[in-house]
Amino acid sequence: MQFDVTHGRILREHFGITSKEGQIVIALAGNPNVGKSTVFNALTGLRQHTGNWPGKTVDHAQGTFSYRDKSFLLVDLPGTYSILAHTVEEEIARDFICFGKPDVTVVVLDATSLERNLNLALQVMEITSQVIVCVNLIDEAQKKKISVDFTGLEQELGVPVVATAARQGKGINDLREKVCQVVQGLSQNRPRQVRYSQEIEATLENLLPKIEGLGLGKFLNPRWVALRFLDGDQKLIQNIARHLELQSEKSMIREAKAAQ
Ligand SMILES: Nc1nc2c(ncn2[C@@H]2O[C@H](COP(=O)(O)OP(=O)(O)OP(=O)(O)O)[C@@H](O)[C@H]2O)c(=O)[nH]1
Ligand SMILES: [Mg+2]
Repeated sequence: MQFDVTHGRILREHFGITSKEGQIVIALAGNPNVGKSTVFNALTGLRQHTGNWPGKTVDHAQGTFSYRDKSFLLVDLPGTYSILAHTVEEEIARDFICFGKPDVTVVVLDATSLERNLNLALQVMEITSQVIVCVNLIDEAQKKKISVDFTGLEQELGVPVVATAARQGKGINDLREKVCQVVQGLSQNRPRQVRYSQEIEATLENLLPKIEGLGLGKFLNPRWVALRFLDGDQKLIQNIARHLELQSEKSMIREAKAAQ
């Protein structure tokens, strides 16, 4: 993402995150206890800052690292089983992925309970295509004689999959490489989209042109917004309105600059 005043402002005012010009923003999502903070520490070392999300009593950590002459800002999201915003943690994680506009979202999964963990990955993949799946705890899986078909998983999901044992630092460099590939557009991400019942899909088909007409598609996936409208997700509708205001302010800044 290109750094601009408004993006920096959204990160700072809405998420308490201070970014520098040119920094690539990575969000780390995952179920509780899958090793997100361990992956975070392995990537950033001690270059991190902790606190709370603005106005919330939920832990917040941001850290930086450099790789291949690029500067990265890593944001550790709260551990959640879903991002349907039923809890404050889920709302924080979802809003950051939607409105904080990270360049990449890394979803950390527990290799010993992939099926349950994949639910969150599929939800994130409905919002953005800029996703990397990090299958962590592969050492634990090996101990339990669980083998994971990483190539098959990558093909099925349509996004890069990296195997890590973060506590031992295994696979962390591979993760850095994949992040670089995704931000440089070198990865052909085609995230698999969940198909719902015929009834829901038919309603979505009717709703989609209306949502596309709102012009939200520029910064949110219309299919995902349509699904949330079907859920009657009032909070998201409020948040979209709030962020749309900032977006229109952003185009005003652009127009003012162009007129100079
Ligand atoms: N064996 C093994 N243990 C790991 C690995 N990664 C993390 N752990 C351990 O798993 C536990 C949980 O790790 P955290 O990094 O705190 O997990 P988290 O996802 O940040 O947890 P929450 O923030 O509470 O959701 C810790 O005891 C870690 O040392 C790994 O790859 N292998
Ligand atoms: Mg953690």
